[in-house]
Amino acid sequence: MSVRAKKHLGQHFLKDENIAKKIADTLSFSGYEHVLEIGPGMGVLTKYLLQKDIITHVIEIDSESVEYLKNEYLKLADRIIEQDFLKYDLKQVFKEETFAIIGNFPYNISSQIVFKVLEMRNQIPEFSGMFQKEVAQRICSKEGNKVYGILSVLTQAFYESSYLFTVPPQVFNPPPKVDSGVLLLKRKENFILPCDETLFFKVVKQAFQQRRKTLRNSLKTFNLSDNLKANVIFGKRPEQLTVDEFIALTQLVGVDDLNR
Ligand SMILES: C[S@@+](CC[C@H](N)C(=O)[O-])C[C@H]1O[C@@H](n2cnc3c(N)ncnc32)[C@H](O)[C@@H]1O
Repeated sequence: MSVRAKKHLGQHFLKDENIAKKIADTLSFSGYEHVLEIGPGMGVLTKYLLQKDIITHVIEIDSESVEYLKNEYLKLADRIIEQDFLKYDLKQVFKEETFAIIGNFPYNISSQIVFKVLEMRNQIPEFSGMFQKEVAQRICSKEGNKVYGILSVLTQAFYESSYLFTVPPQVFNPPPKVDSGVLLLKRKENFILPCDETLFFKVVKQAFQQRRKTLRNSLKTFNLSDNLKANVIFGKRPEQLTVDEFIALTQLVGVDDLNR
């Protein structure tokens, strides 16, 4: 018995056991007791997680995959969450506990997965897995790079991000049209930003909405400080700013007009 791949769920099953093991080995499995795998499918990665000294949970939207997993991995049966990762409140399972996240992620929702991890960063010290190569590169890219954007800045503000390796299409069934890339995010020791964090998210998102414009133009709706340091930063375009400069920028803007 095997699961029929469904395109709308981004199902591309990994056939290569060595790569599955290599992905499972990217996490340190230390400093937390639980790991959550998103989208286990037929469990190619799950079986290596089950060999680790960690409590493995999986969340899978596809009932056919869930049936398969229940039959194949009896040890896992109580920790299969049949839900949409994006909609499910993970506090129901983890409460205030910390946990790592891993997966060969469905590409159609990969950015949303990262945003949800960022929202729950207090509980997620490590995150690793496979994305479409370009998305993995974007998350890890630095200022000045043409793919540097919202995902890069927000992720790197809280996590050390490393692009680990590239995976070619032919190791999947069915093969996707593009290469894949595996990355690792390790939460920074001090991940509390020295600025208003809600405002930081807003500033970064608004700055990149018009990436060709200077920040003075794209952040017009905010109450901008007027001093030398501010004027230097406001004269730049968002893709030129380091993560630390975005934090400094957030310290220099007031509440936006919409919130006054
Ligand atoms: C790229 S496949 C990977 C499957 C398996 N881990 C592997 O490596 O062969 C992505 C998996 O994510 C599941 N999935 C898609 N959308 C999901 C969602 N919103 N929540 C949870 N799982 C989802 C799919 O059903 C599929 O099993």
